[in-house]
Amino acid sequence: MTTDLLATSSDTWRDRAGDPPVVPPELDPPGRVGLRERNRALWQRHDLRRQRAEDVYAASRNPVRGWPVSGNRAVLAFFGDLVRTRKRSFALLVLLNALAAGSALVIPRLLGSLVNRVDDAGAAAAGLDTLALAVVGVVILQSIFTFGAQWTSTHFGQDLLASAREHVVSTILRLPVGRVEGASTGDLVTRVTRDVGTMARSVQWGVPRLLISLMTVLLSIVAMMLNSLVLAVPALVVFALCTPAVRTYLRRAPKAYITEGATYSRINTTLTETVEGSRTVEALGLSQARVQAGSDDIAVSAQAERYGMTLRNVLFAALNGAFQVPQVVTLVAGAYGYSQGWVDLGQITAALLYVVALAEPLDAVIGEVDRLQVGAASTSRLLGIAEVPPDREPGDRLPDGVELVADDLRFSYREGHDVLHGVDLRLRTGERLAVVGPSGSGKSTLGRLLSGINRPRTGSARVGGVDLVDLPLEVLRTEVALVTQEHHVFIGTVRDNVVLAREDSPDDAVREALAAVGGLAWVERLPEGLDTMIGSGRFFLTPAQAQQVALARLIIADPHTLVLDEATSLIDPRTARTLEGSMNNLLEGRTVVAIAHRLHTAHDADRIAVVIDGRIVELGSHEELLDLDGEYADLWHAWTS
Ligand SMILES: Nc1ncnc2c1ncn2[C@@H]1O[C@H](COP(=O)(O)OP(=O)(O)OP(=O)(O)O)[C@@H](O)[C@H]1O
Repeated sequence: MTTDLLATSSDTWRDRAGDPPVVPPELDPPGRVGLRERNRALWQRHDLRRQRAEDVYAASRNPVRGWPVSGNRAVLAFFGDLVRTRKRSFALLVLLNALAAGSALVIPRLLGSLVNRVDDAGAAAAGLDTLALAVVGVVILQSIFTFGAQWTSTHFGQDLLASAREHVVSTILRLPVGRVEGASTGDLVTRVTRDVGTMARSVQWGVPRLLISLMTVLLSIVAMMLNSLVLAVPALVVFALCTPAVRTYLRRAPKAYITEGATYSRINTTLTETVEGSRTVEALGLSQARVQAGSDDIAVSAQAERYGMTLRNVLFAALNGAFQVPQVVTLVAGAYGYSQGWVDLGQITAALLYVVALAEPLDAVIGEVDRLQVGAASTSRLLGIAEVPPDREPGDRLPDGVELVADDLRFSYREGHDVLHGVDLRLRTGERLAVVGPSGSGKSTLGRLLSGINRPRTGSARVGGVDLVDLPLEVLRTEVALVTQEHHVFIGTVRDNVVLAREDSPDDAVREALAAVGGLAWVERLPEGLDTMIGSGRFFLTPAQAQQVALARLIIADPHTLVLDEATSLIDPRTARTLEGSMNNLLEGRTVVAIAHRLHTAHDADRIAVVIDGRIVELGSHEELLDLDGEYADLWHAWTS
């Protein structure tokens, strides 16, 4: 039997998809031909969606195309660790649940004795009161234990959940920037939103409820056997007959739920792309195509969900039967056993009550196992993030000096396609170096390598003799920092946004940094000055203001080397010149690499590196390069003419 994603347990989906429904000729009047064609088209579409769901699953398991998904072992080890570190509360949880379940199981036995007393006409009146009182007493005890068990379970679940969330956040924060940028945004967003939520629900509710239900089932079985082995066997045999259905479900469910998660990632990726590229979509009239792409993703996702639902339905149908049959079997076995004198009426009553009472926890076990399967699939996707290989292993060595030296840098975004071809560069401490060159020549890539964002394929970029990518991130950022055209404003006050790298900075330092980039005047005009809330949905900053906040943030971070990747491009030329002018004072004493389109930046720089096709072809001052009459001179004449 295949475990094909969209085949049901009997493979009917695949068969049906391959062979459109056959209508016998005598029932096929001319009017039905259209219907048959429509059915055929429907099955073909279904087949296509099934194939695409398979592709989504395959892509989600391919570490080159998608982010990793952990295996079952990693998920079990993760939950095992969470539980192991909470041994005491886990033990209390088990004890209270055992007491609650155990006391519940005494009740059928007491009721059985009550029936025997009533049956035994002579002694009827004598023991009835005591037995009835005992039942009431046990019910009260059971309520107390149940309350305690629920309370402990909730706290245990919440504690587990908090740790799980912390784990996810810290894992994501340690991801290399290069890897995050290379990932599909939709996938990452889906993992940290939907998957965290699903994992959270299964950890908080699924784990404790499964424990409670499992314990109740196990103790019920023990109680049934203690009550009467003869009456317990038929029910146990029926339950045992259900194991193939459960095993089939358990074998197939992980794939189904991982595929569901991957299809949600697809939906989010398409949606994010559409929103991020909305201008292009509008300009090229792509709305209809984007809507269609979204609909296709949803159709594939619905197909994956249908498969999961079919698995659940088949399982629940099998188990529902299994819950009803034991009651009849126990009654028949009881009647026969009673006629043979093997069991008394009390035992039959107790056995029937146990079987009836067993249905609920068994149902809960199956329900929670399903919930945990969904949670486990989400957890494997979340733990998969931790399997993203780090692009650096920080060492212990700290830089001895501030000189930045690049040696034979080669780098490729795609294997076999280098965009830098052996760049050598020795920065002079405190100099302003402008990097110029045609679009796509590799200027930004060089900037990323010089600021330690990416690891070169070969060669090295070292500061004070230590490879940038061998430095811990917090050390790296105080050595060299990259400021790009993207300036994210985080939700928070202006102050919060400026002091990100050094949270204990005093307000005077914040104002000084803002003043240095020409941003203090508008900040002071804000309703609450430094305390004004900015960021998504709050006070709106113009791109130029956002850029000033970002630059002020860098001044507070205080690295000795700055790589400015067209940092002033979003500001109009006059403001840009002002900003650069005010920055000049502050940048004094720092080494600055300015990657620029506008050649006036180059004109002001101490040296200029001209990058063409991933190589530095000219390096020198403005005057030297003009005298050279090469690439730079051409660019300069074109710019000034
Ligand atoms: N994330 C990426 N994935 C794949 N290729 C990339 C990526 N970023 C840049 N490239 C390619 O690498 C080459 C160098 O790009 P880079 O951005 O470094 O050039 P640039 O000189 O800064 O260009 P521009 O001035 O237009 O920003 C280009 O061919 C570009 O298409």
